[in-house]
Amino acid sequence: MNDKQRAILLQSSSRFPPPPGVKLSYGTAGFRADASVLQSTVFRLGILAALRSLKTQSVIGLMITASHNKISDNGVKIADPSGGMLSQDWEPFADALADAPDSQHLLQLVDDFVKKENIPLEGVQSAEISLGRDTRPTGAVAVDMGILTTPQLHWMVRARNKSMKATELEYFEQLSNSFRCLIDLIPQGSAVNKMNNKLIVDGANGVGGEKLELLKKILNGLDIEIRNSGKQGVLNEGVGADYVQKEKVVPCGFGPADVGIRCASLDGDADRLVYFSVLPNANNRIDLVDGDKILSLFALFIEEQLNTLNKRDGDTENKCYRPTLGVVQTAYANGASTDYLKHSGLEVVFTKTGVKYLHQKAAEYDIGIYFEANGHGTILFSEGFLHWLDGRSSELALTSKGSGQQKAALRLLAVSKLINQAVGDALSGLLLVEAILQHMGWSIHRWNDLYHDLPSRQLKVKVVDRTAIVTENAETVVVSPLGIQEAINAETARYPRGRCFIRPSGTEDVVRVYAEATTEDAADNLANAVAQLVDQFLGGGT
Ligand SMILES: CC(=O)N[C@H]1[C@@H](OP(=O)(O)O)O[C@H](CO)[C@@H](O)[C@@H]1O
Ligand SMILES: [Mg+2]
Repeated sequence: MNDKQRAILLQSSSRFPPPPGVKLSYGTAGFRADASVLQSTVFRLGILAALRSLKTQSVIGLMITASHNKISDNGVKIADPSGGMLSQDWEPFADALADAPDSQHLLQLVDDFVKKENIPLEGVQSAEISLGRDTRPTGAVAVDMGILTTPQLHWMVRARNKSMKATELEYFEQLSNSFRCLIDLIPQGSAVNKMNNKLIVDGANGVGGEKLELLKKILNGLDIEIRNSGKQGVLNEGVGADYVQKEKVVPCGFGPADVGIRCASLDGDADRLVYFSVLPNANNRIDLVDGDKILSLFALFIEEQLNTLNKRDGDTENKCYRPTLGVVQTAYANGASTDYLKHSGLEVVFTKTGVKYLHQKAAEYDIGIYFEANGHGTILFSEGFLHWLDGRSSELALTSKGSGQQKAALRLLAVSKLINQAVGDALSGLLLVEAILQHMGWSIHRWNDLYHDLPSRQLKVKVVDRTAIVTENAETVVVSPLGIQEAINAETARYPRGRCFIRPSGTEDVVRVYAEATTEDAADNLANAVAQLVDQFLGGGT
């Protein structure tokens, strides 16, 4: 850095001193905390985004959101040139930046890092950052890309770095065109019964409902009613995908009149999606169709298209390309979903919680499908496979236009355009679910019957220091503190099909307990017993 750059950095950073005693970390999905303590963190992440842009000579995204957290929280995360999450090897620098006690330390850190990474500060190319925010009142900034869903920003960053147009209109057009393409390819006679055609969407009083209203205007063939679109009601309060998935009750604005209708719920920044249907006479209880089931539906459809595409029909060997297909889950995936996927012959792998881990793993396959149970996920297609598929599809258009094989190729290409390749996206995921249900001629109930979830319970336990818990094996085994895993095992063994694990949350100051068993009572009892163990071993916090 030259003297002028140093002076600017010192002067500007002194305007945003870090609040004393607050230690933040990049966590599962960026920095998150009460909005009142985040000023210096957001300022400093701006520096990181600029350095990352200079280093990669690409556009970098900065998203201001705290996702499903309560309205008084906010957060900041970075989208890399690929549109994916910030490369994990820069996270330690992000942590160090956020925690630097004063401007001098900050300057030193930046200076050292610029040297270590060889970042060209004097280059011809200046840094370019695309900035997005959700609808939180603390998210306002002067110059930005406007109000966006998190996945829209990731999509735009990816598109920009591929030299494509990257406005919101292009995003909407790509989604609606590929959706239309899938609908036009539906085999005759499988259209969903008109009665079931209506979809009601809970927009979490956030940005997703607003954007879905816009998207709806250019979509034909979908009867969508949007509720909780933010005109009244508070963001994520009694609404949204996180609430619906964790509480398993109807969100505000839904009730007995909606019994049996297909419903979906987005989270506050629209990167999560779950479906549900309201149960009759059940005290607001719902049938939840979670991320695991969305994953299963996608996997089933993709497999079906690959099988059709690879039907031999006298083709020579080299026309049949078997892409590698992998499904990625976390320990929070319902055990019944994993059994179902494995029985369907799919390769299922597990990673730690957090989309950055799932995404990275899914990218190792030609087609990688990942979902967290909470509804965050997408399908990734490798460049190599898409290139082959493009060629194969053109060839089939000449040799066997209108054949099942050609249609399967076109469907896969449409899926690769509809589904957000940068990050999980509730809007694009919703359109893919709708297209597949219409293709199969399935109601939400038929879909939900793919398998039956094992009853599960999640609890949060407040402890003095959650970082005292160290886990291994995709977070299913605790290696520290000693003895607690043995105690959890002993408790779990008391329940048929019992499964239980604990891990420190990366987004909240709690330890999470997850338990699964054959009945709700058993899952509840197991979770409660293990929560007590956590309390015994780690001491209750205040
Ligand atoms: C059990 C659970 O739902 N955990 C969520 C939550 O992470 P925690 O590290 O568990 O707090 O927020 C993450 C970011 O949104 C999401 O990726 C993850 O799945
Ligand atoms: Mg979110």
